[in-house]
Amino acid sequence: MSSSRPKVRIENLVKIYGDHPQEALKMFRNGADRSTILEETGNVLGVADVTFDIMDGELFVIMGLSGSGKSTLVRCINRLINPTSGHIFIDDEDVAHVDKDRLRELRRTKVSMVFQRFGLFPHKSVLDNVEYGLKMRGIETQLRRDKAMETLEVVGLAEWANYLPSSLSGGMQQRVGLARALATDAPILLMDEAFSALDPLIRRGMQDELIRLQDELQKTIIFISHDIQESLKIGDRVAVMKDGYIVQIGTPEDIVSNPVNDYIREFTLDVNRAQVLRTGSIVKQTIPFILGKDSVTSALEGMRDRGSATMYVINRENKPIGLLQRGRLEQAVREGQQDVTQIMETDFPIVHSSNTLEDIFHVAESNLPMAVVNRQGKFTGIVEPCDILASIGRLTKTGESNLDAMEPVTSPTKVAV
Ligand SMILES: Nc1ncnc2c1ncn2[C@@H]1O[C@H](COP(=O)(O)OP(=O)(O)OP(=O)(O)O)[C@@H](O)[C@H]1O
Repeated sequence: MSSSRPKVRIENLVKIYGDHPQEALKMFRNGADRSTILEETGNVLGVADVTFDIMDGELFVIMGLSGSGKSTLVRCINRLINPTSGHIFIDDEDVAHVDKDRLRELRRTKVSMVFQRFGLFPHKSVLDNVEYGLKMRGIETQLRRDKAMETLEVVGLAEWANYLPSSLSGGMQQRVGLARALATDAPILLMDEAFSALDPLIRRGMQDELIRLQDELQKTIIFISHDIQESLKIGDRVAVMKDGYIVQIGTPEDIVSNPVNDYIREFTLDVNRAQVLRTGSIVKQTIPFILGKDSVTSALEGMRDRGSATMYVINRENKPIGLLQRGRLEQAVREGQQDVTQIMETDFPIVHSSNTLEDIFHVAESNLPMAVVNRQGKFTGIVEPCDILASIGRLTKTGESNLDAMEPVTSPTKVAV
C-alpha cells in the first residue's frame, strides 16, 4: 500500500544510445520515429520521453519485452546510465543533474539495487556480502554486523551467515542479494529482473516473499520484469513499455480489465484473472451491527428492509467479531434476548482485501458471505461466493470465458481465520 506522495518523479526522460545523441534528440523532438532515427543516425532511442510518478511505499513494476527500454529507464534512476534529456526527481531533488559526490551519496543512502545474477562476491561469506554496502558507508564493524544479521533474519537466512554463496541455492543467493540491498536502509530499491534466473517454483516463492517483506518494510520498490503474470502478481501498479514508450500504467486490475489497446490486450489474454484481481476490488459495502451501540430489534428491522439474510457484528475498533443469521435474530427478538454475542456465530469466513480471488476461492465453500478486512484488520465489507465466480468468469473481449484458466486452489496462503 503506497502513500499519495511521489517518491520518484520521472519527467520527459529521453535516452538515446550512440555517437550523436543530440542530433538524434533533435530529430526525435521534430517527430521522427525510432526506426528513422536509427536509419539516419545509427543511434538507438532507448527511452522515449517518458513521464510518470512512483509513490512512496509503492511496489511499481516496469514490464516489457526484451529491448523495450526497461533496464535503461531504471538505470537512469541511479544514474548507472546518464539520460540524454529530462529529469528524475527523488524527493524533489533532480538526480539527473547532480555531481559525482552527491550521486555516490545517493547510491549509498537512498537507492540500492538488486541484480538478476545476484552480484555476490563468491569469496566472501554471506554475512560479509550483506555487510558490504554498510562497510562502504564507513559504518563501524559491530554495528554493521548487527544490521547485516538482522537483515539476514528478515529474509530467513541467519543460519547461513558464515557460508560462502556457492553453498546456497539460486533462490537463497537471491535472498542474500535482497538482504544486501535491504541492509543499507535505502528507501528505494531497484530490482532488475531480480527473479528471472530462478526456477519457476523458487521464483514464485520469491515473489510471495517480496510481497510479504514489502508489507512489513514499505519501501519504494521499482521492479523490472518481462513476465506479465509476475508483474500483475506483485505490482501495486504496472507500467508496460514498448519501443522506449510507456503504453499503459495502471493497477493490475486496470491492466487486465481495461487494456488501452490491442498490444496490452494480447499480453493479458492468457492471464489468470483469479491470480490478479484482489478481494478489495469486488468488496461490497454493508451495514454491520456495532457492538455496544446497535440493538437487536433495530438490527432485525434493518435486515428486513434491506432483504439481507446475514449481518456482520463489529466491535468498537471496527473489527468483525461475529456473524448474525436473520432467522436466529428473529428468534432472539421473540425471546427477548438482547445480548447479540449469545446468538452470533464466531466461526465465520474472513479474508483480506489484498488477497487475490484465487487465495479466497476455497473459503467460498462455506457459502457464507466473507468478512473483508484491511491491513489494520478493520471491516471494509463483504464478498459473497457468487461475486468471486462472477468476477473471474467475466467475458473477455474475445468472447472467451477466463473460468477455464482457473487452477485448482491449494492452501489459503494469505487468508486470516
Ligand atoms: N549500450 C547500448 N548501446 C546501444 N544500444 C543500447 C545499449 N543498451 C541498450 N540499447 C538499446 O536500447 C533499447 C532498450 O534496451 P534495454 O536494455 O533498456 O531494454 P530492456 O527492455 O531492458 O531489454 P532486456 O529485457 O533485453 O534487458 C534496445 O533497443 C537496446 O538494443
